[in-house]
Amino acid sequence: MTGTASLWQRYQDWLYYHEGLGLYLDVSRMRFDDAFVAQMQPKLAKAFEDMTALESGAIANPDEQRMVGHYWLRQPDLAPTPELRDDIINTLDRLETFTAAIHNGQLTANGQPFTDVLSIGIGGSALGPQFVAEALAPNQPPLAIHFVDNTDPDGIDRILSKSTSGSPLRDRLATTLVLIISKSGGTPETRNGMVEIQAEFGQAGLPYHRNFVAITCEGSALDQRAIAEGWLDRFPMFDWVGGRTSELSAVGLLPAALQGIQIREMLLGAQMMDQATRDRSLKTNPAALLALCWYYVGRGKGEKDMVVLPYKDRLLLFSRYLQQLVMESLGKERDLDGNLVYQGIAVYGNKGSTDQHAYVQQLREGVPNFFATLIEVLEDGGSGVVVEDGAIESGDYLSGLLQGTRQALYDNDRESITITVPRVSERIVGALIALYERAVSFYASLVNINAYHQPGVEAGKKAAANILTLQKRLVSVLQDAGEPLLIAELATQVGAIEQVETIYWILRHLAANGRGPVLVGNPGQPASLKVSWK
Ligand SMILES: O=P(O)(O)OC[C@H]1O[C@](O)(CO)[C@@H](O)[C@@H]1O
Repeated sequence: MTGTASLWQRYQDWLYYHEGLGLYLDVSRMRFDDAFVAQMQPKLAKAFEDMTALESGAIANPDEQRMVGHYWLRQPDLAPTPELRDDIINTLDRLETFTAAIHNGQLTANGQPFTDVLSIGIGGSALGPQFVAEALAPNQPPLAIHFVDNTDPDGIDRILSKSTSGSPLRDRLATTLVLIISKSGGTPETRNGMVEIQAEFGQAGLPYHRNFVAITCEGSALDQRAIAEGWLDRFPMFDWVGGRTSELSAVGLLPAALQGIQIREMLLGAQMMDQATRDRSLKTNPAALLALCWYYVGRGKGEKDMVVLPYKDRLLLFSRYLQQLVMESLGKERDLDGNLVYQGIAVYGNKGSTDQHAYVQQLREGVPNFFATLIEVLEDGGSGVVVEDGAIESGDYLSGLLQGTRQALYDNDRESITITVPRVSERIVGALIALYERAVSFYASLVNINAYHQPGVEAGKKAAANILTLQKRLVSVLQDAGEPLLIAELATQVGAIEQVETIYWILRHLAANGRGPVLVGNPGQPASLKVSWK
């Protein structure tokens, strides 16, 4: 067979097609061979076993002694107890009733219909809702959505000040429904966003309680606050759903429903994909195929980065969403037996063909440290304008550029996976989320790690908390100092000379914002600077 003929054959031999979803997965441009597939059989068999145990309620997150139940969200009858099943069903019903009451004007903001949603959350409490809004929000949604996903005061101010719907959001606060989303209910960035927005309501002379809704674990600090202050409503985040797999819980479904997105269709798409990815045969299980490809290409050690390139603007945020799902799940220092393994797969990408004019040059010719995942959407949308030669449309270019990149990469020994979907619909988005959730679960099993905890994130959080405690202490010492001090002298007085550099960074930041400290001297030689209180 010629090279072309054998590739065409390989394409067909390995092509996965999901009939109900119209979704194709092509792994033919990954160069694994039959020997590799045979060698992986025991690991794959274990991954299938692990998945069955996980779905039936085993403690799949041993560190936190938690069940991992995001698969039950779209098929509640699989939940291990009737109580959990009822929690899922009741939450979904309540969420739909709440949304309908907002949409039909039964629930109003002081007599006026709600116009906007402001969603405050970070990480898994933001990335899914943002991805889904970008992919699926109708052009004229019943409520327009905005996101605060950081503790950046300038960022928050821009969201409030930018003109949307003819006026800044700040002028529509009275009719803005504010969702505070935090599984733990204690994430500082989210708390700060909430306090900033409460302050905005205060400045506008508006009570906020009847505009605020909490989505959090029952009993969290946020939940208690919502109860004590009589917020408009509260929806539960379940202990057994991780932040990065929470898009199909109230975290993602409430914001989506408020925008008029068909959430039952998203759930159905996920359920259909879950069903397909329970199949125990590699060739007919798209998540197992993905996980196997990731293992093959990175030699089970994440040696190659995953570049995600959807050729469709609506899917722009998919790679960002996957970044957390994959990297927070798989980026682990130790395996389940305690061995040092430094696992992970780096994920990046935006969209094609746009990225072809940015970094595809390096992909094609530079360091071969990646594999690409191309996503093709068959239906073009738009209005079918002919742009060239009486027959070529913009969508033909998009398709041609995807194929061209796939081919050019392969010709230069760069591997790729291609997912093809008919359109970007609720069902397909649900299915894509479920596909990657399961692929991550399988891969974690193949490399023997806990995909459901994130111990590494805690170190940065603790260090930040220490810095803010130090800031409070040093401000009080500086206020009482009475004379300009060298930074080292101030650090000594605070009793933290070993943290002199941290103290300098805090002072520089406070000085830049006119918050009290004044630094005099040569900024290029920090040790010579004298600091006083203004
Ligand atoms: O929903 P929460 O508890 O505010 O957490 C937000 C995010 O923070 C993390 O815990 C990481 O710090 C993520 O896993 C999570 O999605």
